[in-house]
Amino acid sequence: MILEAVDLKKTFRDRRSGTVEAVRGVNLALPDRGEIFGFLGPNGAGKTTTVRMLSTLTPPTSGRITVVGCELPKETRRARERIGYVSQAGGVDDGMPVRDNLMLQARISGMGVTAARQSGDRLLEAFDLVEVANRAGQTLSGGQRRRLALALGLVHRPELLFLDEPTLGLDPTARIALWDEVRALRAADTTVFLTTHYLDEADALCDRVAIIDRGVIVAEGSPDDLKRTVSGDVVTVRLDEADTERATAVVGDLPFVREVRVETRGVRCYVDNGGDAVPAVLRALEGHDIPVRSMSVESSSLDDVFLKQTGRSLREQPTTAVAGPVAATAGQGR
Ligand SMILES: Nc1ncnc2c1ncn2[C@@H]1O[C@H](COP(=O)(O)OP(=O)(O)OP(=O)(O)O)[C@@H](O)[C@H]1O
Repeated sequence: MILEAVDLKKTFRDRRSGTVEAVRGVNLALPDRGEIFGFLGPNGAGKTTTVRMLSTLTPPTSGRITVVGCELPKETRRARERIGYVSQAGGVDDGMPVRDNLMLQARISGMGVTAARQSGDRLLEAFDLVEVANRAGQTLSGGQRRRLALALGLVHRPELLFLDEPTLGLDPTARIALWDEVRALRAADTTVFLTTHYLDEADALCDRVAIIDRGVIVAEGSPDDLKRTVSGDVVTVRLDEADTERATAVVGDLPFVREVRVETRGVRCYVDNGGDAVPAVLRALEGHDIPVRSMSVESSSLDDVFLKQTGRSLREQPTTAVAGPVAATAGQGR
């Protein structure tokens, strides 16, 4: 078992906001090496808090954690030698050259000088940072900085790497490049546990996903399995706002519509076959004199899974996140 968490809870007690139950009984099991596991959820769901507990940085209020064969908190030191953690802010020292950033991190993680240098050189090469190796951290582009943060998490060759929102704020090209880096890690048998609130990221990159909301896991499985739990296609009908309620009743009565969700100026119908459903939905609405502005058909997405479990959409969440506290890797002993 690479990672196991049983009934993990974290309650913050804060003078201003009172008691915050950030994580309320999370169970996780990652049995195999070389898996990309996604922890998906909206802002404030408890993703960072969970990852910080799993990576030894925050003690849980209660619950049991075993990572890479080490029981926490008893075997924290041994665990830190074998796991890596890259925070939302990354752990790049702005004033220090790229190569020295890597060297320092490797040394902090307990590596000897020669091994540290070798590992640093290998990562500079692997992450296309050779040309900027002697430049200070502050001169790097967003993509280079994120690659250096990833390299810092990997310099001590961990078996398990935690990435907190690895592609937050990256442009689409840099995002795809980072996905490729993460896939290469999996190919090299490293287990990657990443948090994200991007649905497409979880879908495209992860072998398995757990969806967390308000401190509890509401669904877990491969993206395909999860999507199969909501019926095949989603037909979205755009309407005048005044017609939405009547339209919900009309399409809700159609025998092939499994579920209807109301949206502002429209409805979403969950059906087996979108192609067959579109003309029938249109006929039914027109039969009740409800004008249809537009219609579209999509396969169900992870957002539909979230919607089904929570009644809310992940897409409607604000996407600007505040960078978390700076902690480059677990090896820093924070
Ligand atoms: N040190 C703290 N003291 C008090 N409350 C906290 C603390 N850290 C986190 N919280 C609260 O715990 C909850 C979960 O926060 P957490 O950062 O784990 O969520 P998240 O899913 O990672 O969100 P985001 O995507 O915005 O980073 C939030 O309500 C947050 O305000």
